[in-house]
Amino acid sequence: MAQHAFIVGLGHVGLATAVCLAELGCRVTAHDHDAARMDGLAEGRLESDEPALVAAFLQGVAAGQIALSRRSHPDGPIDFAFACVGTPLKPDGRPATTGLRNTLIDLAARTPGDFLLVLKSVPPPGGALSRLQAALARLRTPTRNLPVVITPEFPRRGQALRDITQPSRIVIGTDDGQAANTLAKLYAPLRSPILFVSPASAQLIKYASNAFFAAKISFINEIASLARSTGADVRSVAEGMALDPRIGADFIEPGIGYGGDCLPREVRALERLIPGHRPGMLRATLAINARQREAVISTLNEALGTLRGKEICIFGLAFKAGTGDVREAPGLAVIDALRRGGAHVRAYDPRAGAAARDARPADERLSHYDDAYQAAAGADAVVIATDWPEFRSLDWTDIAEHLSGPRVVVDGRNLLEGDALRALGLSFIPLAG
Ligand SMILES: NC(=O)C1=CN([C@@H]2O[C@H](COP(=O)(O)OP(=O)(O)OC[C@H]3O[C@@H](n4cnc5c(N)ncnc54)[C@H](O)[C@@H]3O)[C@@H](O)[C@H]2O)C=CC1
Ligand SMILES: O=C(O)[C@H]1O[C@H](OP(=O)(O)OP(=O)(O)OC[C@H]2O[C@@H](n3ccc(=O)[nH]c3=O)[C@H](O)[C@@H]2O)[C@H](O)[C@@H](O)[C@@H]1O
Repeated sequence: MAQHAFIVGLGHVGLATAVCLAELGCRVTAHDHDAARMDGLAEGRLESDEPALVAAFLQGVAAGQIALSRRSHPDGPIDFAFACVGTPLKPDGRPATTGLRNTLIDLAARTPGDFLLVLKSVPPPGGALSRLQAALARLRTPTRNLPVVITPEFPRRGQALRDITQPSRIVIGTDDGQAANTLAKLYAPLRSPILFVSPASAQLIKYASNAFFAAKISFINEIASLARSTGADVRSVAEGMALDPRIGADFIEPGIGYGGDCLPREVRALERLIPGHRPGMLRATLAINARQREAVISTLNEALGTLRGKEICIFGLAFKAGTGDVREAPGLAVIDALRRGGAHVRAYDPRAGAAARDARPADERLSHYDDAYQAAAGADAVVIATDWPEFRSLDWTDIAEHLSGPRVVVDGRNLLEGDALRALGLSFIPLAG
């Protein structure tokens, strides 16, 4: 008989986990506490950055492999409970894990029999896992072990389906050998390398991987400022470095710095992990990332003489191309700094406009636009803050004609052809050029 998996939390990770488990032959029951999200899934009309992921999930529902549950716990015994709920940041910058713990305790209390608790939501290394284990201890009996396994995932936003169904590695973090073997057997058909580690190591693998990506980006941004001072072209430098397979071409694209829900929060979570510890590398990573945003502001200040009273157009509010997600997006940080400096901002993004309007509502210092040309018309400067390829194919002749003053373009993403823009009379400044 098929094994039964219950999934809590149907964001990108939960949806992709459901599809993956269905492909592995499990009977899946999936729950999210957001009623609107459940309605969207039930009616087959959930908006997402990754339509193929939603389509694959709905196909699983149609095929009877995935069932939606409005209840936060299964009706009967299960083999696995997968926790894929969010762990949003608290005001102190640490991920909140109380919701995750309460959800799992409630589920374990209401579900009969023994089953494996699999954590895709990875609490930061430290006390959170011990608190969960202590709470679970009260529900354990000689016949009810309730083992906990941490299996971090490494999907990129917009590519969760591929990254979860064809993972680069499967990390199984538990001290319970039997639980580890059960999960390894479940995942074996994926044919990915499986690593058996302690729970603490599994947690640190997740946080350290993201921190490493962030450090790589800050490193190339540091090199970009050296390149500027020495007359080198950082893009050529990055290309020359990337050809060494030990360095590789990923995460060495210089620019305005990293954003998103994951890299910033996980660097910060590690930086604050051990009181009294001085994590120099992580602090430098954070400082350089903040400096990249500041560089946009100082570049504009220098080019325009002042920000006060200037009209600045921001192209790009998503934290990266291909998503409508504006969490920790560089464009929003630039908007905040420009408004503090007395400028008026005209913001445009091909997909993240609605999320940006929620995150930064329009006021006397900020206007949102649904059209790139309207956003740019009359502005003193344009800033490219997201690497949307469509910014390249805009009619820059038209934009140049409608800009005013010194007609500055600051390219925070190395996206545009500098020579072509200069030929249009624009003052083109690549942030990392
Ligand atoms: N987005 C990514 O690429 C990755 C995320 N993760 C981790 O996996 C977890 C989930 O990530 P995403 O899917 O991106 O998050 P998300 O924020 O997109 O989705 C989380 C979902 O869980 C639901 N939820 C929250 N609390 C719940 C509860 N108590 N009961 C039922 N549903 C609940 C929310 O309504 C939401 O739909 C997070 O802890 C995240 O840090 C790990 C690796 C990659
Ligand atoms: O933990 C997570 O949720 C995920 O976080 C990141 O995925 P994601 O947040 O989707 O974004 P990335 O593609 O890693 O990009 C992060 C940021 O770095 C920026 N970036 C990326 C690469 C680069 O060379 N330069 C650069 O500035 C991007 O524009 C973006 O703002 C990791 O890449 C995933 O492996 C991980 O699972």
